[in-house]
Amino acid sequence: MSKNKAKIGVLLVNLGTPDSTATGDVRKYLREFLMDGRVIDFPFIPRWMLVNLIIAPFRSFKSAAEYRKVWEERGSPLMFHTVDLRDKVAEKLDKDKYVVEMAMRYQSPSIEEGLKKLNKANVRKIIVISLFPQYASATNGSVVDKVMEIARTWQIIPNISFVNNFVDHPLFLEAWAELGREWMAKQEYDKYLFSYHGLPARQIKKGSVDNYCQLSDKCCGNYTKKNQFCYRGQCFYTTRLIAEKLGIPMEKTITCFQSRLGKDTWIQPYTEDVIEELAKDGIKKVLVFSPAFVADCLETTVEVGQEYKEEFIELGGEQWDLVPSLNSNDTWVECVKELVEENS
Ligand SMILES: C=CC1=C(C)c2cc3[nH]c(cc4nc(cc5[nH]c(cc1n2)c(C)c5CCC(=O)O)C(CCC(=O)O)=C4C)c(C)c3C=C
Ligand SMILES: [Fe+2]
Ligand SMILES: [Fe+2]
Repeated sequence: MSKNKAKIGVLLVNLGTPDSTATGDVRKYLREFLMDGRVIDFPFIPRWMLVNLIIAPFRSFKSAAEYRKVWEERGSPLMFHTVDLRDKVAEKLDKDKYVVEMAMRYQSPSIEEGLKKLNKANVRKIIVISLFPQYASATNGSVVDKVMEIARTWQIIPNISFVNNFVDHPLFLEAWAELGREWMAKQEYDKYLFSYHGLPARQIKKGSVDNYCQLSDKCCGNYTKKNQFCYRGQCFYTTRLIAEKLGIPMEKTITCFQSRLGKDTWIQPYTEDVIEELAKDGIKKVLVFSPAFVADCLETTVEVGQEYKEEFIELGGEQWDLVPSLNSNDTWVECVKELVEENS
């Protein structure tokens, strides 16, 4: 590689988190996040009313209290794990060839700041990796949208490439399998639950080519070229691939969806309902994976690791173990390095 050739810029983008656990900061974060038309996909006026008159004013107190439960000395786990990931990936890549930055889709550091840094480094190409393994319009789609909104104001737009999803990247799967094996070496579980972030069902239907997706096991249960971008299909596929790596029979796995917001129908089965059914069926020991997230955050640590656990134990379950997220696990770092090199 010639040292005279301009470098390639890499932008790792995660969701975003409040600047602090103060209610005002949480409200500001929720407003920016939920006013994104790809997250709450309503027309502007009803979305503005829902977010600014209902969700942000009321939810910010509850959310701030939840954020206090995960906040550490280094701040929000989602933030510091993403910083650690960026540092480790930068360390692994050839420094003469790459410059690596991280950004958050909402709040800070913003995508605009990240892109500015890459521009200042005079990069010849930008590779954007949204740190969401399964494609959703609300996440990966929104990152593409934001990057293009900024880039279209530039005089010179370098080559920009986006990683759409990485559900079947062998190192992504291996990283989860490594973490799962640590728990499975200690004991046997009755069931293996894969709990993914939920989405309003209509968002899946909107993205379905020729109305293929009926949100049934028949379509989402088979990942084919017809539903290649179906979030629900990609989640079932992720479960299958991780289970295969770990030698878990499919009948011992359950794929479900958490974090429903509001009264609309979201993709199912809902994790809360599955927990009730497991308890009713006398299931005692459950190992839980949350592979829609690559860093521990509110959704994994509090929602799955604490709230769902309490619910399961209250209903008669005995053990509910949450596999920690990929964070800055070495195999995951290697996966991101490969994603960069494959797209260079
Ligand atoms: C309509 C609302 C929401 C959609 C759609 C949605 C999709 C979605 N989100 C993630 C990843 C994360 N979400 C996180 C927090 C979070 N998500 C929503 C709402 C929607 N998400 C809210 C209101 C919140 C804030 C917390 C709360 O008040 O409950 C996080 C955690 C951030 C952190 O700082 O810890 C992540 C990560 C995905 C992958 C996704 C679609 C597939
Ligand atoms: Fe979310
Ligand atoms: Fe489907």
